[in-house]
Amino acid sequence: MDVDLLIKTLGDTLEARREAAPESSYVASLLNKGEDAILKKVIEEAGEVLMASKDGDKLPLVREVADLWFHSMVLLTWHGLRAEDVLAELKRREGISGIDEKNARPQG
Ligand SMILES: N=c1c2ncn([C@@H]3O[C@H](COP(=O)(O)OP(=O)(O)OP(=O)(O)O)[C@@H](O)[C@H]3O)c2ncn1[C@@H]1O[C@H](COP(=O)(O)O)[C@@H](O)[C@H]1O
Repeated sequence: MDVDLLIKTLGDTLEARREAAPESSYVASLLNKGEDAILKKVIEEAGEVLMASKDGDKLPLVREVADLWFHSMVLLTWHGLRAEDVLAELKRREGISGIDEKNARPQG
């Protein structure tokens, strides 16, 4: 599965969990708990990334970054956004040297 399809498939799964019963899955339960619970997981995973980085072991670092990306995707889903929105923003920044927030962003 290529990266685009993986992102789309996971995004579709996360979106479907918005309608699922909280007891039926981890993501449904987290979305049901709400924004603060999701933000708590994002911060927790960011802390675990920090510790894995300082430990210097590459595999644990990759796993913690995966947890952070995953929980960030859950946060986006809670807001009705998708990972594709973030990818579009990164794509937009490509080629922008010395990003100037005021002038680089599309208005409106
Ligand atoms: N990619 C993931 C994924 N990454 C991490 N996690 C879960 O995130 C949770 C929190 O991770 P932690 O390291 O904090 O573990 P923990 O301390 O045991 O968890 P908590 O007690 O804090 O909840 C764990 O239960 C992991 O299983 C994930 N759960 C689900 N997915 C994907 O999301 C999809 C939907 O998942 P479900 O809603 O569970 O069906 C699945 O198809 C998976 O591909």
